[in-house]
Amino acid sequence: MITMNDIIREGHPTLRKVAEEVSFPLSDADRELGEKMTEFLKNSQDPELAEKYQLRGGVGLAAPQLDVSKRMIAIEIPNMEEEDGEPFLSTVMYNPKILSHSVQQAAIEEGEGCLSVDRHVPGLVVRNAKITISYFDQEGEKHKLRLKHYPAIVIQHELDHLNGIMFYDHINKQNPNYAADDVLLIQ
Ligand SMILES: O=CN(O)C[C@@H](CC1CCCC1)C(=O)N1NCCC[C@H]1C(=O)Nc1ccccn1
Ligand code: NI
Repeated sequence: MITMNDIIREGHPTLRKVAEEVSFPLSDADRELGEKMTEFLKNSQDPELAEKYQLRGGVGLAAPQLDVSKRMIAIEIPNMEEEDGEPFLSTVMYNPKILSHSVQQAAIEEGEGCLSVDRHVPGLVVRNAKITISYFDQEGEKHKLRLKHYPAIVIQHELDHLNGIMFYDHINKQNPNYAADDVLLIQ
C-alpha cells in the first residue's frame, strides 16, 4: 500500500516535470498504480487507518507525487453532506485535459496545501470556478465532465502536478491574500 514515504516532497525534480501521456491499453503497472492511488486516498480519509499508517488526509493525488511522471490522477472527494454516503467523485483519470473553463474564478478561502509540501503556505490560490474536462478511465473509455467550485479546484490542483506546477506558484507575491472582488471564495 502507498504511505507518506512514497510521496515525494518539494525540491524533488519530478514535481517540476511535465508528465508524459499514458498509452492504452494500460500496462498492468499503470492500472495497478491507479488502483493504489485510490486506495491511498480512501485510507487517508479513514480516521483509524490514517492514524494507524500516519497518513495525511487527501482528496486528490497525482502520479508525479509518487515519482511517476505520467498523466494520471486519482480523485476521492467525499460527499460533503451525509457522512458515510457515496463519495461526490471517486475516480482515476488518465490523460485528463481541460476542454474549457469559466471566466469566473474561485479560490478556497483558507488557501491550499499539498501532500508534497510539508509547510503551511498562506495565501489565496485563484483558479477557474467552472471547468469542462475530458479524461480516459482504466478501460480506455473517454469521459467528459463539467465541474464547479470545490471539485473544480481539486482537479485543477491535480492537473497542475502533471505540468510541474505547485499551488503556491499561483499565490500573489505582493499580497498573498489578494483576490479581485469578483473571485468566489469557497469554504
Ligand atoms: O495533489 C494532491 N494533494 O497534494 C493533496 C491535496 C489536494 C487538495 C489541496 C487543495 C485542493 C486539492 C489535499 O488533499 N490536501 N492538501 C494538504 C493537506 C490537506 C489535504 C486536504 O485537502 N484534505 C482533505 C480535504 C477535504 C476532505 C478530506 N481531506
Ligand atoms: Ni498536491
